[in-house]
Amino acid sequence: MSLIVRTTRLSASDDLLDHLPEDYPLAWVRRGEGLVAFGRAAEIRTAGPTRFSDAGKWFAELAARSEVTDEVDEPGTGLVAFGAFAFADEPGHSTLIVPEMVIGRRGATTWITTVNDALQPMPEPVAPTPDLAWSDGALDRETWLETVRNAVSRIQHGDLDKVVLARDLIVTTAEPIDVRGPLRRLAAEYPNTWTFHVDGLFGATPELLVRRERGLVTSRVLAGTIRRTGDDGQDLALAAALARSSKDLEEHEYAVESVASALEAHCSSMNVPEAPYVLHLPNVMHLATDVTGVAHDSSTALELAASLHPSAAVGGTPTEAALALITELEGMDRDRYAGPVGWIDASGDGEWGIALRSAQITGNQIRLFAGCGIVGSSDADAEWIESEAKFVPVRDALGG
Ligand SMILES: C=C(O[C@H]1C=CC=C(C(=O)O)[C@@H]1O)C(=O)O
Repeated sequence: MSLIVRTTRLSASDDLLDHLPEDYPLAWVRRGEGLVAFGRAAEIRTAGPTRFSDAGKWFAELAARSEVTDEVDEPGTGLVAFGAFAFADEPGHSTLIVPEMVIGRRGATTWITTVNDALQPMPEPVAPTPDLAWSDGALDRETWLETVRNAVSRIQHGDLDKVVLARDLIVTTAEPIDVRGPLRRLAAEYPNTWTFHVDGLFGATPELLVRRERGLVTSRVLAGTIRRTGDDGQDLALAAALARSSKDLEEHEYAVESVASALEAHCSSMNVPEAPYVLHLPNVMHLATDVTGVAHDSSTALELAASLHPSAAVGGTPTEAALALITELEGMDRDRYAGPVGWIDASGDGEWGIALRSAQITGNQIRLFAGCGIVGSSDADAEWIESEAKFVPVRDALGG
């Protein structure tokens, strides 16, 4: 298959999300910039340990065969694919999709990319959210608390240093949901995050696994969390407590170390700040570190994402022991939760977030996910409260 791809400037300043039709919408937006897209001109589904490399090879071969006219020449113009990758090697399916049309914005520049001269459909009005029925996911509260206590004792016993344990919630809807409503609410309420939708996986992630932009590589590492109260004075005191909390600083250090050591193989001139800052979101605050570097090889954004995944923000330390414990204890399939989600262009630039504060829509069912980093000094009840706070963005966006 070969594609005819054209990117031209567009004079538009409206909300990117307003362009999305109900069928096959794709999105990666933050503060009014980013990419929205729809349709499937080409797609590959991959699985297993080679899911990233198989998808990357397919995209590179497609790019080599395609005829591209690009009058904008920015990261995200020309041939672009959106992707969502399974957390684990097994089970789970990953996807990389070349849309029929992409509308993008970066600063004051807006563009449109068409594939095989696709025409833009008129976006229909967003359907109201149907009635929702909520239920427990794989583990109920008591079982999950027991699981966290079990993990803490394994860490104290010296089996590993850190593990991230997640839980899910199930929503059943009377009819399939129009994801554009939740996407608009997430983008409006969580401007510090990347609002995304790829193949039923949607959310607003505050964590950027990797961005590659003309050789500059950036990663926003998050780990260590405190719930916000809504009272500014109290939240400020909590932010100060978070910045001093040895439990959270330990959790954070493992995550930064995992990202910095994976990027070191591909980058020079790396900057890894010595101390984290506190990232404020409407529902929680996180310890955050922005790691940057200059790529000294030709690794694409997707290859960098593959080498960083799973960081200790979603797996643990050491990685293999943490993944084995997740499989043993969590009792559920993470599917694409906590996997890389984002986009790539034909020059290798792209942005991949970690699919957190997210949910997967499958027909009339929606599965929400939230996880917490566990170290030797973690308290199970506090982790439960933290996981509840992490459900808030998607729960509110669904109107639950
Ligand atoms: C695993 C999640 O969050 C990660 C990212 C930020 C803070 C985290 C924490 O404090 O546990 C987690 O490592 C999630 O939101 O599901």
